[in-house]
Amino acid sequence: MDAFVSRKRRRVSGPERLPPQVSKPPPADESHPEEESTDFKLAVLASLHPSLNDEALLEALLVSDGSVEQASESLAQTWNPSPRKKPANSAMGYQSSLSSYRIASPEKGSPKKRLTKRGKTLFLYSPEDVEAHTPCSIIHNFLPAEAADALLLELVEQAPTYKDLEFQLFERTVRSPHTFCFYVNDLESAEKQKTEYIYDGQRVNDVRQSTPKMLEASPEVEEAVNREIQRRICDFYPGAKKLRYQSPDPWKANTAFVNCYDGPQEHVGYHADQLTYLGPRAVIGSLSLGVAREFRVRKVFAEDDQYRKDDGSLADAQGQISIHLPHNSLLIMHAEMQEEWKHSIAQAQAIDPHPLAKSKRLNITYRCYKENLHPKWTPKCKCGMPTVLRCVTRKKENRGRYMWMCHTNYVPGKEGCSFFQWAEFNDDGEPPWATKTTGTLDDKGFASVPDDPSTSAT
Ligand SMILES: O=C(O)CCC(=O)C(=O)O
Ligand SMILES: [Fe+2]
Repeated sequence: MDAFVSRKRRRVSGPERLPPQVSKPPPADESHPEEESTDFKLAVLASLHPSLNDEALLEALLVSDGSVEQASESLAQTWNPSPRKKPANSAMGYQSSLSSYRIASPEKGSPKKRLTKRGKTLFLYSPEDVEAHTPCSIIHNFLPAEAADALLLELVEQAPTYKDLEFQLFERTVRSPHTFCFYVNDLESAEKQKTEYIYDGQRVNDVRQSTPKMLEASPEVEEAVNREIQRRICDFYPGAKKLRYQSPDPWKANTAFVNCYDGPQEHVGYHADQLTYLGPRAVIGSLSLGVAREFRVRKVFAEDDQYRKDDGSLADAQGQISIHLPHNSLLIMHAEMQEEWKHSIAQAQAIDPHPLAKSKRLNITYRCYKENLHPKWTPKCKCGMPTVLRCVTRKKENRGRYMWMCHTNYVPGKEGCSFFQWAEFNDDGEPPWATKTTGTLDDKGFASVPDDPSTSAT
């Protein structure tokens, strides 16, 4: 999970702490080529008004002309002290089966008709609709039923030890809206994660070895992800053998974030996953277990796209798509997902309790970390810290370019520097210091690396 908030520095009194997989868009600083603050504002509002759904928050932000304070005040007047829930029939949702509208990919030449509308949610259920309208595939009933249940039970047992997040906001400490934990395949990798890797400028102490059932499911996830990558290329990029930045090696799961959402209010705001260790155009396999929840996605438009509103501000309120994630479904987020879309788990008005998980949804996001993006190789900022990898999404002239940036700004009590460097990758998604082509993966799923760390970019 990534940028669950972005921030505008002048509004925040202290840096917030975010989950390790969270990446924030760069601060609003002239030395940085991009700024994005709507998600941050929404995250602020979500923390101040946890009982309200994303649509209500967005609407309030829009009518308040982007002012968080004004939006918060008007929400308080409208919804507090006894927050009302939207009646079920007022949900801004529509449709379900869209197969008859199947959209050809841009490569096939026909313009893609946008089916989402500002302020509306388009609900998708079938795998055909999901893959036709989003950069995702979904496989229902993914694991054998007993294996899925056993995996769920293992995680339900661990979930009470997961941590939520606390971050500073307007001189208040705010709780994150769900809990999570970070897993890797073996104890040696866990130790490396704790001592060598940096997330938002800090080390992570709680890195665990994946549970036996997580490891058991891993080869099946890998097989499905690799199969779906190939199928998607065939169906949506006719004539292509491999996508830009795609590794020639098979996708391999060597890390996993497990998220727990206990009850309908727990959620995660709109974000894109941090690419620092995954690299460009990362593919992620996300297994849902327990209570069914809605996975919301929306496309990120460049600032000067046609979607700018009459008042000149960005049309962040473009419609969103909701993908239903039942127990034992595998959602694959494909190449363009993190760069061009944002995703979230929406608050629910109600949930159907699951017989084994009760009110909980457990979600495993299997990921493939690249050894060439280990922090020992990546550029260091002026603070001497390994930098964070981000993609420009808003500024049209640089949209799609990657950059290395300082993230010490986000460590409580520390001021960061203005380090910025464009990030380059070869066609296989490897950085320039990967001097030799990565032919094979080692037994931890990492690609081979150059021998000499002095070749790393500075
Ligand atoms: O819970 C989910 O399905 C999504 C979690 C997520 O976005 C993440 O871990 O980055
Ligand atoms: Fe995510």
